[in-house]
Amino acid sequence: MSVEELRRVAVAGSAVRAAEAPLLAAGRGPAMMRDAAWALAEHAAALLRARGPVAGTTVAALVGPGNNGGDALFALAFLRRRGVAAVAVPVRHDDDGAPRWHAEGWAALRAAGGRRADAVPAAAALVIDGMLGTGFAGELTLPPAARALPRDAVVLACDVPSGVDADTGEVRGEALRADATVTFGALKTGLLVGEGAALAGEVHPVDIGLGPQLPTSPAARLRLADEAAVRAAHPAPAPDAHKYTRGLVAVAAGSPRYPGAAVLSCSGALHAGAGMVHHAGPEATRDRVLAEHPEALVSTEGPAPDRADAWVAGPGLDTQDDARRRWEGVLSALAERPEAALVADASALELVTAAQLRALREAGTPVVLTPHAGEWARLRERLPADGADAADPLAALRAWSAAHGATVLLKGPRTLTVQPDGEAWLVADGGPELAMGGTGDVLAGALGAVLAADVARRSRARRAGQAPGPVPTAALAAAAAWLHARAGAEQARAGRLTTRTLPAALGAVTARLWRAGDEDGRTRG
Ligand SMILES: NC(=O)C1=CN([C@@H]2O[C@H](COP(=O)(O)OP(=O)(O)OC[C@H]3O[C@@H](n4cnc5c(N)ncnc54)[C@H](OP(=O)(O)O)[C@@H]3O)[C@@H](O)[C@H]2O)[C@@H](O)CC1
Ligand SMILES: Nc1ncnc2c1ncn2[C@@H]1O[C@H](COP(=O)(O)OP(=O)(O)O)[C@@H](O)[C@H]1O
Repeated sequence: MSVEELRRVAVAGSAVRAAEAPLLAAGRGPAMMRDAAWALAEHAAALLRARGPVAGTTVAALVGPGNNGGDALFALAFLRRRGVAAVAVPVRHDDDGAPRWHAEGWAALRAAGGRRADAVPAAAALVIDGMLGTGFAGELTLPPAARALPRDAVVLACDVPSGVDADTGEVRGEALRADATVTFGALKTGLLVGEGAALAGEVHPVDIGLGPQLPTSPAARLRLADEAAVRAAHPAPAPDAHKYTRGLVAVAAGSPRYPGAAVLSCSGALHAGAGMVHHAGPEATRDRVLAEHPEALVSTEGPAPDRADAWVAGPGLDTQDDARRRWEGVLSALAERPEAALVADASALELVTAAQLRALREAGTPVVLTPHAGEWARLRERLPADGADAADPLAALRAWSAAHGATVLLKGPRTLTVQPDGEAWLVADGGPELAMGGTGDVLAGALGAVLAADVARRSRARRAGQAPGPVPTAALAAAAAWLHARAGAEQARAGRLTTRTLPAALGAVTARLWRAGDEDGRTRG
């Protein structure tokens, strides 16, 4: 894994331990610990510097019995040499009361002029949590010293906040919340998902030379969406593009009861760059869509079945009324053009059956289901899969996606996308400004646009006798979620807070993505 990848790819804590094993056997352990401790000390110093001079401050570390504590002790020794008063607080003791901790680490700290205490001094400006790292097993009960930290002290976790499972993000028992975490070898999944994500603060990965040893299979990695990845998944239109080569999105959304969903989904698709949008729905919603988007096509059944590159089905359908008929209409259209993609959102998540998903998989139709947490729980109950009830959110998504052959985009403060072969992406750019009714409808439309552009690009390449470069569906879904998340931030910055204005912000973010790509001279789709 390159140093750049280190920032964009996470693996399980257990995978990092496995990667370390051959290096430890080769005697590289002390050198790796020194590198880890040096980086930890540097980050601690940077956090202190942000508040004032480093020399003269007090830094304490809560020190556990393993190598995590060893890292913390060596880091304190480095800080001591920068004029910091360094205090080690052991949290485990032998029967005779002697601290159980890394002997060489303590010797290094003592030699540097550090001291030991039973509690974190009130003067400590920063506390390093070196109690437990990837060796955490069972449950944690926080020791008394971890319960009595100075109110204003910054907490910096060494590798992983103690109590957090570095594989899954699960907290077993208690955990210590960190303001920042310096993590070694690779980003760990448990710092990015589940409770771990909320407890780790800002996460800084540090290279300690494990790159070649880390797993490369997509199913063992979690990729973080960033601008470059999004541009690769959703490139600017080619100079000779026409409306159909940019992708036609058909939208089966909205009903007389929920007409706004049709408008928001169509807006999401248009602002994320669709060449054409065709709204398939009743007159009441058609009129609203046309009022907002005169460029949209409208009809009851949607475009001719061979025209749509992606279908967006579900937002605002009225399950009391004709939702099932419209859903089945979408599936019939897809049966005639199986290479078109399907976004199943909202009501479609309540209607879709295992047999339908199987048929779509056999036909080769890319399918993305877009549940929020509540819909995800219901989906798993209605369409079970072995392993899909795991506490580990990523493992549950992988198990379900593999069993049902569909990509899942799980919405929330952090959005995960997972496809059947286990490839998984995380979008961590969203903020609570998106927690408003209707923002999911905009996302469904945007996802339709990104998938349609990819389908259209691949059809075109095939017609030209070229092999279309495959973009994983999970990467396409993450691209849409990233644009949507950035749009939320953009409009919050602009002081606009309603869902109605979100599509325009999405358009601005998409345009900027493509313009920056042009300036780099790197993109042409
Ligand atoms: N390997 C390397 O070269 C490098 C590793 N690095 C660093 O090492 C860290 C991993 O170190 P590690 O393997 O020593 O495990 P670690 O997390 O310190 O704790 C293990 C000890 O804690 C205890 N314990 C466990 N569960 C507990 C519980 N629930 N409640 C209470 N106690 C519990 C248990 O002790 P026991 O109870 O068995 O006596 C166990 O022995 C890693 O995160 C990184 O920081 C870096 O320096 C880079 C180089
Ligand atoms: N706290 C949050 N931080 C970031 N994004 C959020 C947060 N809460 C919700 N979102 C995002 O807002 C959108 C809400 O979608 P959804 O629940 O389907 O709403 P609706 O059905 O009303 O359209 C999703 O994209 C989700 O990821």
